[in-house]
Amino acid sequence: MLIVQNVSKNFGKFEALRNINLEFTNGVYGLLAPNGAGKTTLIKMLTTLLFPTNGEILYNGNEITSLNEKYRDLLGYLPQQFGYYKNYSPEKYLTYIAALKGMDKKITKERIKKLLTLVALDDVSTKKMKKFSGGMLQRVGIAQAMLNDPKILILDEPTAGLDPKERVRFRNLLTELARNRIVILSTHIVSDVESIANEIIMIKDKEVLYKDNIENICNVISGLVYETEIDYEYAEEFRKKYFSLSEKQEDGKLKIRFISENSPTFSWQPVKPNLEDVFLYIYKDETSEQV
Ligand SMILES: Nc1ncnc2c1ncn2[C@@H]1O[C@H](COP(=O)(O)OP(=O)(O)OP(=O)(O)O)[C@@H](O)[C@H]1O
Repeated sequence: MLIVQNVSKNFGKFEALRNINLEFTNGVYGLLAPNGAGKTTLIKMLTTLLFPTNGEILYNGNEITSLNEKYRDLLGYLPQQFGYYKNYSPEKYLTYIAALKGMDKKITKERIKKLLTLVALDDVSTKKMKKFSGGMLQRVGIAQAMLNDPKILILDEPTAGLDPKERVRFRNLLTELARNRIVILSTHIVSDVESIANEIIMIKDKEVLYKDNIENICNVISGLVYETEIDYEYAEEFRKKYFSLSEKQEDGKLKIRFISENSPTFSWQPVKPNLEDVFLYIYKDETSEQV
C-alpha cells in the first residue's frame, strides 16, 4: 500500500500543495484537476523526483526515499513529455531503456515481446518511431513504464494528443494493467477517467477536496442539477441567476443543463449529476482556459 501522509510542498515562499493525505491500493486512481492545481508536483513526489517540504510518503510502511533503488524497481513512470529517439524502433528503444535499468538481457527480450503485443505494437516493433501517431508513441511510453512489471504505474496526462479512438484503446489497456497494481493517472479531462477510475482524487486550493468513487462524488451535487428549455432572449439573464453546465440548440429553443440551489419550477427536469457537472461546478471560479 502507498500512503501519502500530511504532505505539503513549497517552492520557496510559494505553497503548491498543503497537507495531502492519500492511500492507494490496487486499481485505477484518477487525479483530476485543472492545469496548475498541483498534479505534476504530487506525481513528482510520488516518483521521488521532488521531496515533500513536510510529511512523508510510505510504501508498505517504509519511507519511499529511504527505499532508494528498491522503490524505483517497483515504479513505472510515464512523464508528461517522454523522451524517445525517433530513429529508433520500439524494440530498440525498449532494449536501450531496459539496459539503462540494468535488466537481465534474456528476460528483457521476452518481456519486450510480450509488452509490444500488450500495447498492440507487435506489427511495427522494428519500424522507426518517426512516423508513429501520438497514440502509438503513448503506447511505447506505457510499454517503457511497464518494462520492470511495476507495482505502481504513474502516468502524467497520458492522453494529451490522442484522438478519441486512441483514448478508448488507452483506457481499455489501463483497466487491464490495473488488475494487480496501483495505477495513478493524472488528467484534466473528465472522460479520461470517468469510465475506468475506481477512485477520483480532486485537488482544489492546494488541498485534496475529494478522494472517493465517482458515485459518491456525484452525490455531492445531487438534487441541484436540472435541464430546461428557454427562449434565447432569456439566456443571458438565466445564466446570471443559475450556473450553466451545458447548452444545446433544440427546435429554436435553448436546452440548458444547469445548477440551482433554489427550489425548482414546474418546467425544470431534475437530472442525475455526472462527473463533468461536478468538475465544472467545483472549478467554476477558475478561468475556462485553465479548465
Ligand atoms: N519548480 C517550481 N518552482 C516554482 N513553482 C512551481 C514549480 N513547479 C510547479 N510550480 C507551481 O506549482 C503549482 C502547481 O504546478 P503543477 O505543475 O504541479 O500543476 P499541474 O496540476 O500538474 O498542472 P500541469 O498539468 O499544467 O502541469 C503551479 O502554480 C506552478 O506554477
